[in-house]
Amino acid sequence: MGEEAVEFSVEKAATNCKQSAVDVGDRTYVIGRSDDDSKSSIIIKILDKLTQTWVVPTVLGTQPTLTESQSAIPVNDEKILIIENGVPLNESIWFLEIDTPFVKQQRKIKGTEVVSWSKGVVGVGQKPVVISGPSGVGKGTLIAKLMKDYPSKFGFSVSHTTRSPREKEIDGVHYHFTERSKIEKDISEGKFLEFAHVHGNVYGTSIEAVESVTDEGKRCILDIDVQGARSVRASSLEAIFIFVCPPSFKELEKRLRARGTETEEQIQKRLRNARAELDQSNSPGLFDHLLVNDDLETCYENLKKLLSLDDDQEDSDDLFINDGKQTTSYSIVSKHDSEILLQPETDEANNGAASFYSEHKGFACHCASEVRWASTTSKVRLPEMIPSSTSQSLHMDAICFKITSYQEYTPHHLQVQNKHRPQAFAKAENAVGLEAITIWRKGD
Ligand SMILES: Nc1nc2c(ncn2[C@@H]2O[C@H](COP(=O)(O)OP(=O)(O)O)[C@@H](O)[C@H]2O)c(=O)[nH]1
Ligand SMILES: Nc1ncnc2c1ncn2[C@@H]1O[C@H](COP(=O)(O)OP(=O)(O)O)[C@@H](O)[C@H]1O
Repeated sequence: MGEEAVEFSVEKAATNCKQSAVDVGDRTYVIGRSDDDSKSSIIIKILDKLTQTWVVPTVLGTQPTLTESQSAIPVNDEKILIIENGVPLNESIWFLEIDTPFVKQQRKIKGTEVVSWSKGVVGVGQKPVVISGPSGVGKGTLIAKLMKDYPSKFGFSVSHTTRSPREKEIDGVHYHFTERSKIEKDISEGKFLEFAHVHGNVYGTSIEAVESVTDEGKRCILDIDVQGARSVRASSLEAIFIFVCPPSFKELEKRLRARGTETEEQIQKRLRNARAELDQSNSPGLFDHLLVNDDLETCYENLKKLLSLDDDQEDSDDLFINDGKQTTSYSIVSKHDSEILLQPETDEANNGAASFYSEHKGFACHCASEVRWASTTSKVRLPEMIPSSTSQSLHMDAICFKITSYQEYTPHHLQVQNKHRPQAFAKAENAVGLEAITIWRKGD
C-alpha cells in the first residue's frame, strides 16, 4: 500500500512540476512547482554535484505567489533571484536566500540544510513598517536611530499599553499609558487596528496612532509583537513585516538584564516568551524580512537597505527628499518583442521626461542622451535585471532595472550606472511578463 502511494506522488510530480535549475558553486538548486488539487507549493531540492546526493532543505520565510512561469537567476553565492510572471510587480520579485548570514545562522540552529524566501525590492514604497522581535533584541534602539536620522520621513505609531512607564518613558511619546478598562472599551468600540496580551499586559495600536503619522505624510513604524504582526497581516493595512532576531539566546538575556528596566520575574517571563516569538518568526507568510541584530551598526545598515535608505538621503539633505528617493511606477501599456511601452502611473506623466530626470538625477545624467521619453509614455527596451554581487544587503538594493532606449548600453554606461557594483549581470528572459516596472534610485 505504502509503496503505491509513493509511486503515485512521484509520477504526479514528474508531470506537474515546472522546475528551474540554478547552479551555484558545487550545488544545483532545483526550484519546482507542484500542484495538487487543494494547494500549490514550491518544492526546493539541492543537488550536491560532488557527491551526487540530493537534499530537501527546510524552507523558511514567505513563499512567493505561484504563477505559471518564473525565472531563476543566481545573484551571488548568497541568493537566487526569482521573478514570477503575470502577477503585480510588488509580488513578482523574490530572493531565495541560500547562504546569507541569516540562512547560515538558521542552519546552525536547526542542524539541517536551510533556505529562506524573502521578498524583493519592489513594492515597498511608503508602506508602513512593522518591526517585531523578542524583548531586549534591540527594536527600540533601531527605531530610535531611524527616527533620529530621518525625522521627517518616519513617524512612530504610539501604542497604548497597560504596563507602567519605565523611568525615561514619556506618556504620548513612547506609549499612551492607559488603564485596562479604557483600552478594553476602545477596543470594543473598534478604535484599534490590533491589540494583544503581551507579558501580562495589554498592548494595542489605535487606528488614530497610525493615521496621525500617515496624515503628516510620513511612513509609519510599528513596534508590535508577533501576535500584533499577525493581526496587521490579516488587516487591510498593507505593510512590510520585519522580524529582528538576536545573535543568540544568551546575548538576548544579557541585553535584557543590562537594560535594567525589568524585575527578575519580568525578565524570566520575557525570556520564556522570547522562545515562542523566535519560533513564530518562521511562520509561513508572516515576516517579509528577518534581521539579525548582532552588531548594532551592521544591523542598522541592513535595516536602512531594506527601507531603501542611502546615507546621503538623511533629512538634512532636502534636495534628495524633494528629488525622489521614492520609487516611480510605470504601467506597461503594450509589449512587442523586447520593446515595451511604459506609462508613468502618477502625475509625473504630465511632466514627462523632466520629471523622470529630476527624480533620477544620478541615473539621468549618464543616459540623458540615450533615453527618449515622450510626454506621457516612454518607449524603452525590456529592462534587464542587474543583480549585484557585491552588496551585502539581504534584500533591498540588490538589483536594479536597466532601462535602455533604442541604443544598447555600452559597458562604460553600465559601469557608470553601477559604479558600486561589478558588471556581472544576468538577463531576465521572462521579465516581459511583468505588469509594471518600478524604477528606483540606486545607492550611488
Ligand atoms: N500587539 C502589540 N504589541 C505591542 C504594541 N506595542 C508594543 N508591543 C510589543 O509589546 C512587547 C513589549 O513591549 P515593551 O513592554 O515596550 O518591552 P520591550 O519589548 O522589552 O521593549 C514588545 O514585543 C512590543 O513589540 C502594540 O501596540 N501592539
Ligand atoms: N546590537 C546590539 N548590541 C548590544 N546591545 C544592544 C544592541 N542593540 C540593542 N542593544 C541594547 O540592548 C538593550 C535592549 O534594547 P531595546 O532597544 O530596548 O530592545 P527592545 O526594544 O527590542 O526590547 C538596550 O540596553 C540596548 O542598548
